Amino acid sequence: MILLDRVTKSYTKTGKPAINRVSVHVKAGEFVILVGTSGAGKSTLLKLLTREEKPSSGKIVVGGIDYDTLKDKHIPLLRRKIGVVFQDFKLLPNRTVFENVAFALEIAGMTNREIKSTVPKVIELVGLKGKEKNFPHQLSGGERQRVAIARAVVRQPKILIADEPTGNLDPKHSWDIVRLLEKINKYGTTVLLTTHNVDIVNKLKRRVITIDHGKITSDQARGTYKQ
Ligand SMILES: Nc1ncnc2c1ncn2[C@@H]1O[C@H](COP(=O)(O)OP(=O)(O)OP(=O)(O)O)[C@@H](O)[C@H]1O
Repeated sequence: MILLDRVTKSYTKTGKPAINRVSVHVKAGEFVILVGTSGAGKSTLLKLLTREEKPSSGKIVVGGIDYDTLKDKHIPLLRRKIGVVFQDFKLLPNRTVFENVAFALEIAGMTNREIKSTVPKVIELVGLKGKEKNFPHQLSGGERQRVAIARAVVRQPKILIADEPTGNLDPKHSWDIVRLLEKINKYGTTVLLTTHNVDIVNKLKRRVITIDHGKITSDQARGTYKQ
């Protein structure tokens, strides 16, 4: 599903690369946690996958798409395969829960009819039934992150990237979000999670990839994390 072969990303010509000859393979349906100290290169790695950044060298293939031959006009097609959620939710403040989720479908050119049948199902999946008409400021942090997740998965991506999704949440809401990611993974979506939360990493017992100074320093099935 995700293949990186000796990928290097340097933001500057002289400085150390943010990602340095990283090779990794993630199979379809895996749940992978990326850990590493601040500045280790996790976000850069994720940005290479979403094509926000281009590698300086090396090969990237995601869902059968080889980035070497990927034309700019096909990037929307790639982004359809990858849903993304962030620490700060990035919701539209003047739109309701329903509208925030629907927006992802509107820009994809779906009809109103399709939107009306699809959005409620996803809102139910993330546990927000009854909150459709709330605006983001009328929700808790955990609920806002659920909206962001609903929006990320409404087009049924093959991969869900969650970049520090619990960074702004208390432990209870953090675990609710992690359980929701596990549920989405169970339905078949490959999940890539970055987190600094030791408790979450150590209790989940999933594959853990550690990045340090742009390199993978460990890759363990049922891994653990010490900060
Ligand atoms: N747009 C950019 N231009 C120049 N340097 C950058 C840019 N983005 C990141 N870097 C540098 O690349 C390195 C890796 O940063 P990155 O954001 O990938 O780390 P991270 O592991 O995600 O950190 P955090 O846990 O704090 O989010 C850092 O040294 C950072 O300063």
